[in-house]
Amino acid sequence: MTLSIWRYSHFVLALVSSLFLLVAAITGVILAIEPIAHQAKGYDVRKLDGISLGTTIGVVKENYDEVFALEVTTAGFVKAAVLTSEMETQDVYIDALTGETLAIVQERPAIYSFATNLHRSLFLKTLGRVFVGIIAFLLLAIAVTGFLLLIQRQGGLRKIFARVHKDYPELRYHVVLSRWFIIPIIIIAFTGVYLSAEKFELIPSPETELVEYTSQDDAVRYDRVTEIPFFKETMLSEVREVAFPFSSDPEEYYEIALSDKEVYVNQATGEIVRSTTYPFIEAVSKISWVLHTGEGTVLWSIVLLLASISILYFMYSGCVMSIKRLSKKGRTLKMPDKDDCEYIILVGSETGTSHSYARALYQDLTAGGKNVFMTMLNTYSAFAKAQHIIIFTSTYGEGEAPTNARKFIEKFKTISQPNEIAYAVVGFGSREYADYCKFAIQVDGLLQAQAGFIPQLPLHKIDNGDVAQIKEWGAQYGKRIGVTLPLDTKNKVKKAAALQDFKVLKRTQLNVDETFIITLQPVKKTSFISGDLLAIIPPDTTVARQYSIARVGDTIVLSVKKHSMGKGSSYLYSLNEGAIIKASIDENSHFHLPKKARQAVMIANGTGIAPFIGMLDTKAPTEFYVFWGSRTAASTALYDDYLLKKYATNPRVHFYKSHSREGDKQYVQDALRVRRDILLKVIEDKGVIMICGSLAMQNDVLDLLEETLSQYGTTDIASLKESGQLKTDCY
Ligand SMILES: Cc1cc2nc3c(=O)[nH]c(=O)nc-3n(C[C@H](O)[C@H](O)[C@H](O)COP(=O)(O)O)c2cc1C
Repeated sequence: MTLSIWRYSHFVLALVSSLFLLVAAITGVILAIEPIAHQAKGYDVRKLDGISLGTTIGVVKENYDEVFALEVTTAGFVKAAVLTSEMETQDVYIDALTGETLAIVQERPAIYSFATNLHRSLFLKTLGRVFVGIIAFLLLAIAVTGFLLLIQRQGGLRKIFARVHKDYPELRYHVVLSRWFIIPIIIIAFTGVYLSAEKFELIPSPETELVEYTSQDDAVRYDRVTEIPFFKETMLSEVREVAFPFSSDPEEYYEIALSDKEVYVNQATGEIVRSTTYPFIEAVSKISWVLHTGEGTVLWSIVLLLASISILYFMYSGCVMSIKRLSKKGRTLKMPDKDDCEYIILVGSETGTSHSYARALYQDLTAGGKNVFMTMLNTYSAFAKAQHIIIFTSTYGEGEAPTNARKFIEKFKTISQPNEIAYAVVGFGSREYADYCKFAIQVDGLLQAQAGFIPQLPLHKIDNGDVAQIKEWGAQYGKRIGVTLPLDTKNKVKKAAALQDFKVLKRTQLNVDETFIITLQPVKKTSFISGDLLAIIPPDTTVARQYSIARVGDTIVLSVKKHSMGKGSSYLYSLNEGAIIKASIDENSHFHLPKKARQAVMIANGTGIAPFIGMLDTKAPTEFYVFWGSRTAASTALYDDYLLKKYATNPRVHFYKSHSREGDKQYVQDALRVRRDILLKVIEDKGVIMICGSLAMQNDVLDLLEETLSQYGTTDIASLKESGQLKTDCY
């Protein structure tokens, strides 16, 4: 909430002030160049703290018939207003030690005068100055809110210079540049506000302190200014301006502006006759001026120049970011607060079927005027106003919960709802599995047994995402609550894949773990990729068994564990080279290696390595980190030709093997625990994490991932799943 307030303010402020800010930033860039170009002239030939005012006055008087004034500029140049031999008044830069003329002071280039006027007042005089003051204030507000957003994004003030998460370039460089220039921009804006306030006399200026001194009659009179102690002791570095006396009349004084005061000095005795100390506010004004203009300090001028350029970049990148954010907003659900909703939809989905129907339900209920909140089963909590809970969940593995629902049962037992709840559970599953909709059945049972939970409809099961079945439920439930629920989704109805012939090219013997590798080739040309499933119906059975495919060249490589009672594995093991079998390829797009992934962590145990054998066989420059757990070293020897030997010299493929029954007795999650840095790096670099193997292993790995992300990460499992950075295919 706080984050969105800051982001919203940052955006609105930037939008309102954008045009003026653009003018101020461009002119700021030009004006920042001026002190750099000026300093580059190099008339600061002497160190001013080693030359006395007396010396300079002496030499300049020797060189010119008449001198009216001296000025020590912020650039360290000494400027004199003199009368030349042609009786012309002229401003010249001089060598403070010799009085020699270094150059005639040129008129300020027109571009800088133009830029100054535009920068200060937009050529609108007082009104323009007011505008500019307001813009400076807005810039200050933008910079401060931006700073807060930066701290939030980087995870705290101390982590401001920590690694920036990879994102699209505009966002990434918005963050990178703001780390360097946010403070200079705050300084520019603050001093801009200050200078404007000062211009409009909004800053109280205290009276200056004037002290008059009476001169001593017996004071020593000197012939030469160089001999007068005051002039001998005052170094040029303390001097800002000197106005020379018009004549030798003792009533005519040197009027000298020093860094902290103004003094009138008797030209013959060196006595100070009058002194005016500047108030503190004067020093603040001076510092503000230097900080805002960079006058006299090349280094700061360069910082100001870069900061002004960065403001232009922030305006561009901020525009791109806002457009992206707004277009994304249109695509995502804008949900009310969970505690304001009467209807709660809880989802458990592995491959998105239940989720897409849940979204349709959300939209239908919302269109029917209900206040609805939708979340994952894992994020179950107490809902202040909830009266209806609808659960859409699939079943995975062997009758188990999908990843985003695996914590539900545990949480449900500890959380109580404030109101009585009317509930309905819809189970998504497949009759092909022995444990048809088992998880939904378990959830329904749990709710039934819970006091305060009243079933609104009995458990409804959906076989293979059947549209007619879900619509039927929609009609029944809609009737109960008086809302039409068409539950239309854009889900394509999956056609049952056609059976085709596959030839057995090779089948190995069983290894120590009773697993074998079988290589098949489609008889007719067919398209498939690693991660898809090969479905076979063993003789004398009606239910298909699916095996994860590794595509190696044009062949299908399956890694199978032979179960003594397993009809599918026994059938495959009975096949000899040359045999032809009927099977179909089921596309399993949720477990494909993303084409764009430049880094992938592949986590497997046992035969779960199968799809990865094929995914590694790519020409793409992906960096692979393969964590593979097996019981013993001997368990993996069977795969050496496909893995260790094949990629032995490939620097892109890194293997981390763990054995649970020998050596260190490590499980795959133990090996991952010590290489958490790899997980974090791959997530940060927008790579993918893929898990294939037993559900028990998957759960342990997800626990580790969750723990790792909560300690060091900037995201969570749900977001990784949503963005496709975490893919699981376990059984
Ligand atoms: C590896 C795997 C295991 C599955 N296990 C079961 C199961 O035990 N029981 C079941 O009814 N359905 C099982 N299914 C089928 C899914 O539950 C079904 O396809 C469901 O529509 C998926 O919904 P989702 O995309 O929302 O996760 C399994 C599917 C796969 C790919």
